[in-house]
Amino acid sequence: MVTMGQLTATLNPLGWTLPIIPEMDDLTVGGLVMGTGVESSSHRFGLFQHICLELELVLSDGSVVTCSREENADLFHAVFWSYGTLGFLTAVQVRIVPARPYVRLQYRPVHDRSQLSRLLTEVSGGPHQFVETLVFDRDRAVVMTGDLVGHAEPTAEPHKVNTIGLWHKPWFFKHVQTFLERGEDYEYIPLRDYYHRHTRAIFWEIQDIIPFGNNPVFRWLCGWMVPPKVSLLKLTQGQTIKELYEKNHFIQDMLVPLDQLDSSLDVFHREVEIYPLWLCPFVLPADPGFLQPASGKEQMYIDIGAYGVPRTVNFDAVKTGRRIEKFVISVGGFQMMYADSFMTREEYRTMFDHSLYDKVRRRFDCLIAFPEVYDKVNRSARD
Ligand SMILES: NC(=O)C1=CN([C@@H]2O[C@H](COP(=O)(O)OP(=O)(O)OC[C@H]3O[C@@H](n4cnc5c(N)ncnc54)[C@H](OP(=O)(O)O)[C@@H]3O)[C@@H](O)[C@H]2O)C=CC1
Ligand SMILES: CC(C)=CCC[C@@H](C)[C@H]1CC[C@H]2C3=C(CC[C@]12C)[C@@]1(C)CC[C@H](O)C[C@@H]1CC3
Repeated sequence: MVTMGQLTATLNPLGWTLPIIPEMDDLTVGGLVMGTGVESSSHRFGLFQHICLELELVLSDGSVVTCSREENADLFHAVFWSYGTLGFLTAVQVRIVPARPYVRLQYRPVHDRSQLSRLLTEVSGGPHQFVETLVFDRDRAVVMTGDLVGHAEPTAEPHKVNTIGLWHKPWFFKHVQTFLERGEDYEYIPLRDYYHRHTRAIFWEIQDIIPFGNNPVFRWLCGWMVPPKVSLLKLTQGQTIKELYEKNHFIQDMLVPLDQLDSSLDVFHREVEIYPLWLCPFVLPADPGFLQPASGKEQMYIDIGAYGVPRTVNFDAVKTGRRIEKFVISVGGFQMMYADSFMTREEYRTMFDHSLYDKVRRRFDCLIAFPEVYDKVNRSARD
């Protein structure tokens, strides 16, 4: 399947792009349809599923079907988050929108929590094309808003152009952190560099893999060799590293209603105290399927991504994970399923609305052909 890196490399020079480009080069269209994808334009366009127009699948009996909002609509809506348990995805028709060569990215440091939720709520409903926040500790964060621009502005202010994707540039999250001290400012970033800004540092996971990787000498001499491919890291980690990561590392994305941001940040701070945190608002329409907005109608949500080593002394992967999952269910939120999930089947069914999924599985003879999604994604089932 096609990757995000291939899509931006092909489409952007032609003046086109996808409305949502999940940021790591190697993410595939298939994985993002069957799982989910969220990015800094999601406050306007929703999740990756919301930019899909038509899907082609091979079903359990070998037949090939296409589905969309108009044709086989039940199947179309049930496919997202189904992780390949309804059929094999063979083609996707996805929306494209005009691109421009640069993003004007505004960095706005905030130094207190209430200011953070106020500003994020304001910009999530505002006119900017991109919205993303990195939280650096309990109270300090940098809210970023971006807009597509042509060549004129960067040409007029060449000192404001920052090609952040070059091998010798500082890791993006480290660069963002400097604005806490420097104060509010803006830069022009080439579009592809912006889209894939978290690739080189795998968000900030690279600092646990190559702790000296942001040293300027290392970057200039060896920066072109990193990052290692996530798929390679996954494939080559031995049992010991795997267990170390399982016990001492936390990788989760929780999607909660935006009005629950403050309480959610408190929970993450109390339970894992991992920083930076990734905050990415997205609009969730009330479409049929697994994800039903807590309010029953279109609602603004936010993805809270925590990747790293917990600093809390009583961290216990399973117990802590379960407490956070329960909190997320209690506020009408969702957990992304690429990471470990410890929910019981009942909790999983409370978090995700299975009514359409169950109906479609019966209709298309999936019960014997494919596992149920819980049995594929839950931690106890994976072991
Ligand atoms: N910004 C974001 O939103 C980010 C999202 N992610 C997550 O990472 C995952 C995407 O990673 P990626 O490596 O591309 O995907 P994966 O290969 O991890 O696939 C994810 C799931 O989709 C299934 N799948 C993939 N392609 C097909 C297909 N053609 N037909 C049927 N099922 C398919 C896989 O099934 P099987 O297990 O059988 O192979 C698997 O269950 C997503 O789940 C996403 O949520 C990760 C980073 C960033
Ligand atoms: C932005 C969203 C929604 C998600 C980003 C998630 C990523 C940060 C993780 C997805 C898979 C993770 C893996 C690792 C780091 C964090 C992710 C890229 C490892 C590379 C960490 C080191 C281990 O040895 C292998 C891991 C594979 C998966």
